[in-house]
Amino acid sequence: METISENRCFDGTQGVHKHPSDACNCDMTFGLFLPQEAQFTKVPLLWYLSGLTCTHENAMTKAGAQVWAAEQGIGLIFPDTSPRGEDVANDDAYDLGKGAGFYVNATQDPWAPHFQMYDYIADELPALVAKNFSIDMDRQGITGHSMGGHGALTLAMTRPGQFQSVSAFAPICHPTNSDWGKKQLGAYLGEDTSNWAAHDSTLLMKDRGFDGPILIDTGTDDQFGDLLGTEHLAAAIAERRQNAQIRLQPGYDHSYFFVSTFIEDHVAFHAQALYE
Ligand SMILES: N[C@@H](CCC(=O)N[C@@H](CS)C(=O)NCC(=O)O)C(=O)O
Repeated sequence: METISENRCFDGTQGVHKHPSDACNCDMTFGLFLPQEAQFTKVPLLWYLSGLTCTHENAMTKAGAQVWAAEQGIGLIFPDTSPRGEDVANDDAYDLGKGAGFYVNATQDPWAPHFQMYDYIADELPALVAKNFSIDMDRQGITGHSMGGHGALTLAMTRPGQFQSVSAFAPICHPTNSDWGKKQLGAYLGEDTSNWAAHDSTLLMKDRGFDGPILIDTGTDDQFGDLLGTEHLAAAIAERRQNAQIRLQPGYDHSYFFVSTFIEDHVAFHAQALYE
């Protein structure tokens, strides 16, 4: 692992690190914020999975999460959203290929050799972080934005016990029923839709739910609102009687102005679960 940069930030450290990834078969870059408490004890960790077109950098520089993580004494990790590099397959569209890994393990060509983002986030990066940093891996929460909200919810439900809490900003909630989903799951996983269900939080909610609290914020003026399918996940949550809050925030859109407005609530929500 190579440290690209370290900057002092709210008495902690915002780092950017690069490492060769076995899962993605390329170098991967991630941001890691460690509060000052990490100098003398292991701290809980909140994962932030980003949305379409993002690298590790967007949320790290635009969400404004570090001030609240410092206040709560928790670490923040900002992974990339796809494999990177010259020999990694791509598509001209912004919503497929680089910057659009959808947090799945691709089985189809040309994606399968590198697009193994589920394994990367669920297994490889946690092991790397546990080995190299002062993190308490028994206390992890996960959040994300849009495609990253989809990633956070699906990882939380398919990895019971790994995350104590899950939240999301404007998550893609029902990708098997949306143009933000059908195209990508078809390309990465193939046309057999039975392989898609493990990557759809509405279907996972109906099937198994999450053993912990859920917080979701979505703006009423989200320009991608029809693609998100919030109403499908809300119905599945109500049907299951899942411990969850879905807040429709009046006037907010899909941007980082929306994310940065509610990030304090999300960090506090996870901190409460992680310090229980
Ligand atoms: N068509 C838009 C969609 C991409 C988009 O809105 N991405 C969101 C996540 S779904 C994002 O976080 N963009 C990066 C940013 O705002 O910094 C574009 O290409 O800009």
